[in-house]
Amino acid sequence: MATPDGRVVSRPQRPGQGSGQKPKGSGACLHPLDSLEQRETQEQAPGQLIMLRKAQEFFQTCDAEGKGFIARRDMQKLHKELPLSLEELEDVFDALDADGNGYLTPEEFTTGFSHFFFSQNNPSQEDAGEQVTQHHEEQVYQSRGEEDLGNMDEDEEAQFQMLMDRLGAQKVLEDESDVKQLWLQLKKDEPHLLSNFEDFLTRIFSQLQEAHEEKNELECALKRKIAAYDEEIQHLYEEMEQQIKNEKEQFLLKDTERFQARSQELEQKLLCKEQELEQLTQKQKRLEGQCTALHHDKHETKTENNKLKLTNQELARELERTSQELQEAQQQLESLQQEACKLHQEKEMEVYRVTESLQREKAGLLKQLDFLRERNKHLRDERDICFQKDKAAKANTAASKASWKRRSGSVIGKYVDGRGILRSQSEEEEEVFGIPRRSSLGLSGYPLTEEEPGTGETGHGGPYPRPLRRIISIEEDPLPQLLDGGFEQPLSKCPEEEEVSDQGVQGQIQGSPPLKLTPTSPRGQPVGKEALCKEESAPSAPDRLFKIVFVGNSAVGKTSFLKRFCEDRFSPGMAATVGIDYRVKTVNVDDSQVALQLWDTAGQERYRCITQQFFRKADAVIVMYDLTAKQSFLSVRGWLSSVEEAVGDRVPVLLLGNKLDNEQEREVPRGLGEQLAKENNLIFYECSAYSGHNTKESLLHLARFLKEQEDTVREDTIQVGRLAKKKSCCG
Ligand SMILES: Nc1nc2c(ncn2[C@@H]2O[C@H](COP(=O)(O)OP(=O)(O)OP(=O)(O)O)[C@@H](O)[C@H]2O)c(=O)[nH]1
Ligand SMILES: [Ca+2]
Ligand SMILES: [Mg+2]
Repeated sequence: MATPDGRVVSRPQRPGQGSGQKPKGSGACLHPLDSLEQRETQEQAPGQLIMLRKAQEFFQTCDAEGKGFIARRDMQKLHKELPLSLEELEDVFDALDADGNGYLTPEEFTTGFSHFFFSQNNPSQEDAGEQVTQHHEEQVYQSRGEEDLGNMDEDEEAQFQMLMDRLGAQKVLEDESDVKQLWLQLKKDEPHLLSNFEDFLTRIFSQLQEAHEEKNELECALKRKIAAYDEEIQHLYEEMEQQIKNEKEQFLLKDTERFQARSQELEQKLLCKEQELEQLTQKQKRLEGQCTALHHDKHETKTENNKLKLTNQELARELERTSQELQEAQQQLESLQQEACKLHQEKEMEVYRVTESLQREKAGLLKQLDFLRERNKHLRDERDICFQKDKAAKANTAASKASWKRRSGSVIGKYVDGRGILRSQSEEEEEVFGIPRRSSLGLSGYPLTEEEPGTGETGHGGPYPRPLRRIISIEEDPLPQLLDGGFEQPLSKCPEEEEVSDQGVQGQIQGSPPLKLTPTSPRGQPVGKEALCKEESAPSAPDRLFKIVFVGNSAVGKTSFLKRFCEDRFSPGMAATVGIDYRVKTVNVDDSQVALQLWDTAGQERYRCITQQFFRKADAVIVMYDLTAKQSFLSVRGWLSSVEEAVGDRVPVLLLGNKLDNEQEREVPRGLGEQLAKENNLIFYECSAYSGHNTKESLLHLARFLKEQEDTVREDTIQVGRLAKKKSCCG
C-alpha cells in the first residue's frame, strides 16, 4: 500500500487479520511488531519511536510474506531496492542476526538498527528514530531518480569526496552515486543527521572493510587452504596413483600367478583328459575286438543254434518215440506188476498156507514127537519103575546093602523124585532124614500131592508116582511137552463162552463156569502112534501164537492166576513154582484163534537166572504184584528193568495187582498201580485169582493188543514188500 509520502510499505497485519488468527490479548498471539508498538508506547522517546516505527516499516518491507521474521533471501530481495550489493546485504544480515540462527526476528532487526543509530554521538532517540526514518526516506528518495545529482555544487562534491576518501569508500564501494545522492539528500534535508550518516557510513565501511579484510583473509586462508588442499590432494592423488600402480602390479602378478596356476591346472587336466582319451580309445579298441569276437561267436552260436535246433527236433522225435515206447513199457510193466502182485499175493497166501500147514504139521509132529517122547519116557519110567521094583526087591533082599542108586531115565531124573517132583537139596535131606515136605506144584502147574480132595481129575491114579517132567528151554523147543497126570494135555481150546464145570477146586467158585476137561486117553497106554486116541482130534491150529512170560515176586499168585485162567480153578495153598512152568491157552479174539503160550516163572530169587533167559523170546510180559503185600509192589520196578534189559520197550507189558478179594488186607492203593502203569506205558488191571475177577479180561486185552500189533507189522511188511517188488520190477 502507498504511504502519503509515496513510500511503498506493506501494512502490518493485526493479529486476527489475514490468516484468520485471533488477537493474542484475549488469549490471541501478538504479532511481533505489536510487541514493538507496545514497547513504543511504553518506554521509548519520540525520536526512538519514530526510529522504531521506521524500523517496523522496514521490517515489514523485508518481511513481504508476513512470516514474522526475515530470512536471508528476504534480505537478498532488498538488493533491487537498496544500493547495496548482495555481499553487503549478507554482512548487514549477519550483523543483525544476533543469535546467528539464520533468521532476523523483529527484536533483532530493530535492536540492530537502534543500536546503530543510537550508538552514534548519542543522538537522542528521536533523532535516531528520525534519522532512521530519514535514512529510510532517503532510501526512498533514491527512488526519485538521478536528476538531483546534477544540482550538487563543487563544495559538496569536494566534501563528499573527502568523506569518501576519509571513509576509504573506494575500497569498499563500487558505485558511490547512491551514497552521494543520500548524502546530498541528507545535507539538504537534515544536515544534523549527516554526521550520523557519516558515522553510519564509517561504521558500515569499517565493517565492510573489516569484512572485506576478513574476506580477503578468508580468501587468502581459503586460497592457502585450497592450495594446501590442492597439494594434499595432489599428494593423495600421487599416493593413490602409486597405490593403484602397486595394486595393479600386484594384481597383475597375482593374475599372472593365477593364470600360470590355471594354465598348469588346465595342462594337467588336459593330460588327464588325454590319458582318459587314450584309455577310452584302448577300451574302445578292446570293445571293438570283443564286439567282432562276439559277432564271430554270434555267427558260430547261430550255426550251433541251427544244429542244436536240428538235433533238438531229432531228439524231440526220438523223445516222442521213446515216450511212446515208455508208455508201452509202462503199460507192460503195470500189467507185469499186477501179475507180479497177484503172483506175490498168491505166493504169500501160498507161503502163509504152507507155513500154516507146516506149523500145523510141525505142531502135529511136535505133538507126535512129544507124544512119542512121552511114551518113550513112560516106557523108560515104567522100565525104571520095574527096574526100581526089581531093585527094591533086591534091596529088600540085601537090605544091608541098601544103597541109593542114581535114577536113570530122563536127563532130569537125578533132580526129580519118583513123583516127578523136582528134588531140591532140602528134599533129598528130607528123604534121608524124613523131614515133612511142603506140597509143591508140578511143572505143568498141577498139584503133585496125593489126589487132591474134590478134584475131579485124578492127578495120577494108582500107586504109580506122577510122571517125570522135563524143562525145555524156550530156545530149545518152542513147545515143550505138557504133562498132566501121566497124560499129555492137548492144546485145550478154551473159548470164553465154553461152559465148563470145575470139579477140582475146593468149593465151587461162584460165577465161574466149570471147566470141561477134554477126554484123555486111558492111562498107561503104550507109547506109539496109536497113542493119540481118536477123540483127541488136534484142534484147529490157532491163527496167532504169542509167547507170554509171567513174572513177579514169589507168592503173589502167578500160578494161581494161570490156573484160574486156564482151568478156571483156584487151589489154595499152592506150592511155590520151581524153575519155570508152561501152559498154552487158545482164546478167541475178534473171531480169530489166538494161542497164548504162558510161561509161569518161579518168583523165588534163586530161579531168577532161569527166568531171565525166557524174556528174550517173549512176545509180551506180565508183571504181577500182590496188592496185600507192599514189598511185591516195590519189586515191580526191578522186574520192569530186567524186562527192559532183555527186550527193551519192544514188547507190551501187562501189570496185574492180584488178590483183589483181600480188600481188607490191601497195602497198595489202586492209584499207585495206575500211576506206575502210566509212567511206564503198561496195561494195568487189579485182579483176583481166587474170585477170577479180571483174569480173562486182562489177558484178552493183552491178546487183542498183540494181535493188532502183529496186524500192523504184517501190513507194514506187505507194504514194504510191495514197494521192494515195485522197485525191483521197475529197477
Ligand atoms: N486170597 C487170595 N489168595 C491167593 C490168590 N492168588 C493166590 N493166592 C494164594 O497165594 C499163595 C501163593 O500162590 P501162588 O500162585 O503159588 O504164588 P506164585 O506167584 O505162583 O508163587 P511162586 O510160584 O513162588 O512164584 C497161595 O497160597 C494161594 O492160595 C488170590 O487171588 N486171592
Ligand atoms: Ca536471529
Ligand atoms: Mg507159582
